[in-house]
Amino acid sequence: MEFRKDKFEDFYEVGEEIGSGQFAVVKKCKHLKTNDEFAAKIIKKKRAMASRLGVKMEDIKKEIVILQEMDHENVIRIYEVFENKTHVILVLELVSGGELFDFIAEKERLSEEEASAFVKQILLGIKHMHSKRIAHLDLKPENVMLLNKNSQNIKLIDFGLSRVIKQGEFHRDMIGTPEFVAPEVINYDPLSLATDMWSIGIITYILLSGCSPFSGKDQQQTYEKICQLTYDFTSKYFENTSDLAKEFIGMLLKRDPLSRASVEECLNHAWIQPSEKKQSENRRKSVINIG
Ligand SMILES: Nc1cc2c(nn1)-c1ccccc1CC2
Repeated sequence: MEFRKDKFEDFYEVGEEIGSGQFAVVKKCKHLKTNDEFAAKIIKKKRAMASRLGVKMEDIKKEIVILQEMDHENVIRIYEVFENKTHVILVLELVSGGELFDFIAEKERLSEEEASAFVKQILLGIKHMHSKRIAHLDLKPENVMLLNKNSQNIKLIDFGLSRVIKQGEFHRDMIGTPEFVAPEVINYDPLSLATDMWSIGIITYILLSGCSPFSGKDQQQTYEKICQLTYDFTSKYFENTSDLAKEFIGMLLKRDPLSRASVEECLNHAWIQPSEKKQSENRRKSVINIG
């Protein structure tokens, strides 16, 4: 796999920083010929084998191959890749609405309709990934970006930990962010597409309550809580939450990956699919607006 060796700045004007990862910084950039705007994810290459800084070329290539395989409106698009001595630069679709994480922080909590609409789009993006046997493995509100400030459209980003999970083959990897990892990650048990479904349960819990179900005073306590599955809906924030929403979360926060709901089962769940009543209500409203 070869990347463009031209100087990135000869083709793009680099703008403000809009995000960052562990060894990456993401900046707005503008294509000089077309004036189109993109996001440039600038990843530092690992210099020497022993170095702890930077990303191995094989891992950068894994993220690129996965991004190139994606073709869905809820998954960030990749356009081209530049490489120089020290960095690899991914030219990505620009999303400028900020992280879902910040959106929740500002709003404290979301209505069930808002939360359900976000979760549905995350499920559609994950359905596309899982249909290609790709697991994201680092799903968290920071990796869900809003297309723009006032839109509900979201895009999944950061496939640095994503893996192709071949049928019947399981991966064992200690990866992901403590608060969002499934029990199998902590116990070094096989990871699978179901590992993403656990994280969607965590994200849904946070969208509805602003609280993170298993976060502890330190990583050790968080891991203990995840493995003991000590979570509940007693927080005052769940007083008005529907049983349907709690049932949806409950079918994802299951220890056994095989008993967790699949992405299709989630998309067919009543909390995601508005009930016939609500749909006819929406149709009636839209008729009145036209009328
Ligand atoms: N680790 C990250 C972090 C980010 C992004 N990608 N990877 C990103 C991708 C496209 C548009 C905007 C961003 C900013 C955050």
